[in-house]
Order: sequence, then C-alpha cells, then structure tokens
Amino acid sequence: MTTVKTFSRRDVSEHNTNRSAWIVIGNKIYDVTKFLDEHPGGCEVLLEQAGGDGTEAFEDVGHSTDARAMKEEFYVGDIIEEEKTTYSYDKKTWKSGVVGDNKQRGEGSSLKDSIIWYSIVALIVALVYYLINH
Ligand code: HEM
Repeated sequence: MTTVKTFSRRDVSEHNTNRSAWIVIGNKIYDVTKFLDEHPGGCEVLLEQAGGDGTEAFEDVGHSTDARAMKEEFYVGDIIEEEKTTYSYDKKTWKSGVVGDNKQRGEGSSLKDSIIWYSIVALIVALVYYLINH
C-alpha cells in the first residue's frame, strides 16, 4: 500500500519562492520548483500561485490534457482532510468542457425560454391574422 503524504495549507504556504515552489491544485500539492523554467506559461504565473491554491488560475487557463497529465509528475501529496475544499470546478465535467457547462446552465431556463418564444410567435401570428381579416 502506498501512503499518501498530507500537508496543511500552512505547510504549503512556506514553499512560495523559486527555491521551493508548491502549488495546490484541486486539493493536491505539486512541487513545481524544477518546472519553473520550463512552464510554457512562464515562471511568473507559477510563482504568483506558489505557496497557495492555484486551482482557479490553473483551470481558468484551460490547460490541455497533456498539461493535466504532466502536473502529476510534480505531485508531492494531498491537503489534510480538514482543509480540503470543494471547488466550483468539481461540479463540471472537464472532458465535455463547455458543452456540459452549457447544458447545466440551460436546463433551468430552457422551458422558460421556449414558452417566451412560443408566446412571441403566437402573438405575431395573431396579429397577422387580425390584420388580414380586418
Ligand atoms: C503543475 C502545474 C502546471 C503544469 C504542469 C502546467 C503546464 C502547462 C503547459 C504544458 C502549458 C502549454 C499549454 C497547454 O498544454 O495547455 C501551459 C501553459 C500555460 N499555463 Fe500552465 N501549468 C501548470 C500550472 C499553471 C498555473 C498554476 C498557472 C497560473 C495561472 C498556469 C498558467 C499558464 C499560462 C498563462 C499558460 C499559457 C497559455 C497560452 O499561452 O496559451 N499554469 N501550462
């Protein structure tokens, strides 16, 4: 059995320089010190997140599947159970990305939307009918 190392967010916050840079992404901790010079997005953005939670920044960039796989090379451990966060990103399925996202948002309003559209069409039809017959 492999035991996963765990660290508190305070532990992570100590690794906030180019000598040791840890970033939290999705409650997992990555030591990107050796990656600083190789990151295609530059070392500055990584250093900005170093010692903290870079989940949002990482997801906002829309990193490729390759980039996601690559980050596992730098995995050092997990955030301790008590300090784990639920991210808004957890609810999204990143594989289907924007499509799933739209579907999620659309579900609530699609019925309302179509009722409004049908009403507008019905009104126009009624108006045309009225104008023709008068
Ligand atoms: C271990 C963590 C990370 C890995 C392995 C990683 C890897 C990569 C890779 C491979 C790319 C090239 C484009 C792609 O394949 O998506 C990239 C681009 C980029 N990354 Fe990261 N990245 C990491 C963390 C971050 C973080 C925390 C930020 C914070 C903002 C960030 C910002 C960017 C930006 C701005 C680009 C450039 C996008 C562009 O020019 O199109 N990355 N990263």
